[in-house]
Amino acid sequence: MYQVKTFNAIAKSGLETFSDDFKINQSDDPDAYLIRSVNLLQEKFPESLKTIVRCGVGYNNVPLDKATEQGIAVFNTPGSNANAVKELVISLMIATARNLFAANQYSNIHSEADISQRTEKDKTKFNGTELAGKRLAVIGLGNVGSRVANAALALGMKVIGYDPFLSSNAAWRIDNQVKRANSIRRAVKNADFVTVHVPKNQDTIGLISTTELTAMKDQAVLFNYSRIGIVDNKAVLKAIQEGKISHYCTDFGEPIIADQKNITITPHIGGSTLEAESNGAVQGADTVMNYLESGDTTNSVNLPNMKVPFEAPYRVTVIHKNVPNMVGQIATKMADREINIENMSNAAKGSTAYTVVDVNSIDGENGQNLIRSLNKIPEVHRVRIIEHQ
Ligand SMILES: NC(=O)c1ccc[n+]([C@@H]2O[C@H](COP(=O)([O-])OP(=O)(O)OC[C@H]3O[C@@H](n4cnc5c(N)ncnc54)[C@H](O)[C@@H]3O)[C@@H](O)[C@H]2O)c1
Ligand SMILES: O=C(O)[C@H](O)COP(=O)(O)O
Repeated sequence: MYQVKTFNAIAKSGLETFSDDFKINQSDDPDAYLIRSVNLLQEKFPESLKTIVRCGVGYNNVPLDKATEQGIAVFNTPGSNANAVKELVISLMIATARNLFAANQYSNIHSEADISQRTEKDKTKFNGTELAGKRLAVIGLGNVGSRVANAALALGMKVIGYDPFLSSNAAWRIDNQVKRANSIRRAVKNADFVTVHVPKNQDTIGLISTTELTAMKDQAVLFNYSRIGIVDNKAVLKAIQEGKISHYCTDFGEPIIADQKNITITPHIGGSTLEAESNGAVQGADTVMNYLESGDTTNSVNLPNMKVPFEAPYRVTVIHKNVPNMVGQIATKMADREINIENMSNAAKGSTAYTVVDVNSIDGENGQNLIRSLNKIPEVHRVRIIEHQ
């Protein structure tokens, strides 16, 4: 029986996905954490913990190096909430183009019983523009960015994208009418709307700051539905106050931008739809089960992604440093115990590697001895023996 500890609100459909071999509880010795945005950066992980699965996309709340060092596989659920973010960003583009926030405020502050005369006189103050024919720059063309780009094209916009690390899967999704820029500055130049959809990491903090804001078209509208810090809010506030940017919409509030004219803040609800939360939870539950029951690392963000058909009665998995002679040492330790290897696979991601060995037989005591002996190799982070279900 595997123990799964949940953090945040995980959709019921996901919790119901688990088979009877998984128990959802608040155990002190969980095999898995199923999380959303909970901040685990200072968390002390229990020794029992083998995997952390983030239902959703951004995993900047998980200390990847610490997890890897402790042999914990970390996963996310790519694409599970991309449509939800796309729809919110498109709705905000329309809302800003049509001055909906100011128009709503105006219409709500009059106490007259019949305000029709006044509104007919004043309504020109809220004249808007249409998205069709306008130019949108999309920074980051992954699951969210590609969908925003395609939807904007369908609304008649001209779209230019920037993503130097575009995966082939994402590239297939992008309409060929989306133009490619080779720098952020080129992408944002002449754009009426700029939206950012990149992960938060050392390279993307401050990705949009004074230089990029200066390069933007006067009166451009900017969206940050990625993470706090990717857009430099201090620089944006200045650009808003100087009239350079006409509106800024973000999912991540902080005091410096609170209660400011032409800044709209939503409370991190980009992925908060019934559909997206259910997608993430179901995908997350499947990921926990697959990893614990087969060692499958598809969608891991700290281990190489490996999906090896499990065709033998037992599987030994080893998470280790990516250094020479690890496969040799693992094979030797198995041979020392007369364990015959049926199939062996190895792959690396940066400084970490993963080795999967399928064997026909490994009795309990021999297995425990093997685990102890492999754990003595200093570069080994975690060894598991999984019995085929
Ligand atoms: N507001 C929300 O509720 C919400 C919901 C989903 C995702 N997000 C955030 O949005 C981010 C993007 O989500 P996604 O599903 O599209 O992720 P994704 O991994 O599918 O796509 C991210 C894209 O960014 C690109 N990229 C990375 N660094 C870049 C850089 N320096 N310049 C340009 N492009 C760069 C990558 O190549 C990739 O194509 C997530 O990491 C998460 O932080 C927020
Ligand atoms: O990165 C994500 O998937 C989003 O920011 C959603 O976060 P949430 O699961 O906390 O709503």
